[in-house]
Amino acid sequence: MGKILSTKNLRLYYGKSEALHGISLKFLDGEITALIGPSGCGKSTYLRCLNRMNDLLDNVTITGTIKLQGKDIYSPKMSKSEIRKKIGMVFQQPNPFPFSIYDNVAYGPRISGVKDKKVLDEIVETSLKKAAIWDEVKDDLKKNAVALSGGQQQRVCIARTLAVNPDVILLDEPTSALDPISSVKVESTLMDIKKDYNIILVTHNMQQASRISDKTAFMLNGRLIEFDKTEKMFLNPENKITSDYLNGRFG
Ligand SMILES: Nc1ncnc2c1ncn2[C@@H]1O[C@H](COP(=O)(O)OP(=O)(O)OP(=O)(O)O)[C@@H](O)[C@H]1O
Repeated sequence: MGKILSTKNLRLYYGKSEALHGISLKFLDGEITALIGPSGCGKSTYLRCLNRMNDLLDNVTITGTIKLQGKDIYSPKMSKSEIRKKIGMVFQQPNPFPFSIYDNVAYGPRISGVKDKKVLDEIVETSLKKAAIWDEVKDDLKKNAVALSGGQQQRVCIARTLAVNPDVILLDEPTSALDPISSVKVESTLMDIKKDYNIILVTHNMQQASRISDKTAFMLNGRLIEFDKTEKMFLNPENKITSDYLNGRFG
């Protein structure tokens, strides 16, 4: 079975205020799904439910189900560390740890108990290669990751995520803090790796969604308005609200 992630009737409340009004979606292995919609529609809130990041906040209530390969990720049987390993996350601001490139990428595997230097070397190299940053850093793996450019930092963060061999990668506006050339590199990295992962990407950049995603989900005011193949959605959306949004008529 593929690494399918799905939500069913997912509702989220901040205190008494309902921010997500029952979202059902299915994300498939080998695909990039873009989440789009105007500011405040709930994209980040929804994304953060998918690896239980919202658990860190007080006063949040979640109902409905989220399943990874048929298993409820909110079940007490699932440990949070297991979920974070299987469902990795990359943020808007590149957030490498303030230590070497090597140690950034080796961080997750070390925490999971990998000690053998050869094995770690191999994981670091493979992950940096997959993230399309190896050639730029291979001669200087001891360099502090925070000294890299923003685009390089973001690809190191992607490598750090890949190093623990996740099933799903969540990305919250991963290129919005980057210059256009770095953004293109991150986009092509995502397209290169997508066959092996289930990738879910929040983006404000419509060109980016249409360039790299297979499916697109359009959200508005905490609701899912439309979900379809990206090409269909951009060329011929079912819903007039989707078409208005994609044509810049609001938001
Ligand atoms: N920690 C929080 N506590 C209370 N309300 C919150 C919290 N985080 C988000 N919200 C509210 O939930 C709604 C959805 O916000 P969210 O950040 O998920 O939207 P978004 O679509 O990701 O927006 P943006 O594109 O601007 O990042 C907004 O009304 C926001 O004010």
